[in-house]
Amino acid sequence: MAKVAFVTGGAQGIGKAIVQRLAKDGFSVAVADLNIKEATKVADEVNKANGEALAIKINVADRDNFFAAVDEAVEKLGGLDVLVNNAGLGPTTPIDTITPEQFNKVYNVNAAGVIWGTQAAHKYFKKFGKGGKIINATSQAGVVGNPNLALYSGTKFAVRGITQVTARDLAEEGITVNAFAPGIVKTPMMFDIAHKVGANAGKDDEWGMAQFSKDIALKRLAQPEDISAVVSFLAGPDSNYVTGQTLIVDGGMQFQ
Ligand SMILES: NC(=O)C1=CN([C@@H]2O[C@H](COP(=O)(O)OP(=O)(O)OC[C@H]3O[C@@H](n4cnc5c(N)ncnc54)[C@H](O)[C@@H]3O)[C@@H](O)[C@H]2O)C=CC1
Ligand SMILES: CC(=O)C(C)=O
Repeated sequence: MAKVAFVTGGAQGIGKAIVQRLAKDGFSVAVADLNIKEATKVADEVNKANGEALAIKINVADRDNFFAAVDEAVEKLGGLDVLVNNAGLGPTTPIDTITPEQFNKVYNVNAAGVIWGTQAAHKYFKKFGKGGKIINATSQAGVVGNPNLALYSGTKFAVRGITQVTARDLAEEGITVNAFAPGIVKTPMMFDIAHKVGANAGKDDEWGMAQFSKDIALKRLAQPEDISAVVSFLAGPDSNYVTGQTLIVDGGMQFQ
């Protein structure tokens, strides 16, 4: 029986690469995303390549919906072994522009969503009694505060704290909790940030991407597949004794 992974934000970017890599690793994968149309395309590609994937619509900020989505995955894929809390929002928010609505929206997705996913997965890890793995998306921006990203960086620092605490809370049940912290990865989220950096200078997105890389002192940019290789390690048997850790996956960060 194949192991089952539940990946949020699996419809594009890093999440899509994680789905494809875990399917290649032999997992049956739930491709959970707000964007069910694109999630279905990703799942169809996996199934056409003789893998097993199921697209599930989810809003990770909605606790009840998260539990229902995991219930559906367990029922249709036959279990749960790995949860990847990858979904996230990455708005550019100069400090004086942040509104209460924006604060609530970003924290409810990026931070609360990790808590709801952990609870929903723990329900089944407890029931099946085989342990489990929880893998959370933090960021280089959750290790170093990046310019104009107060909301986003705050949530990603929070994800690292949630990772460390839940790793302690769940260790005795054989559940590991770790985080991956990418640097700059060329995805729609990052292009949105780069676009704003470029537009502010009257330049294009590629210029904005290069400038943002300089602004946060990263030497190289990564592709989504570079990140999914790290998630594959964290989801696999070789990382059973790794927990509470943040694996930084960047292009050579220089800590200020
Ligand atoms: N792209 C980058 O350079 C970096 C990304 N990250 C993190 O990696 C993760 C993935 O990032 P990207 O692939 O770049 O993002 P992306 O914006 O390209 O894709 C995010 C996916 O999550 C989904 N999503 C958004 N809100 C959702 C919600 N409430 N419920 C369910 N699905 C939702 C979107 O529909 C989309 O498919 C995020 O947590 C991000 O913070 C961390 C460091 C760098
Ligand atoms: C958007 C993001 O995660 C960075 C590295 O700033």
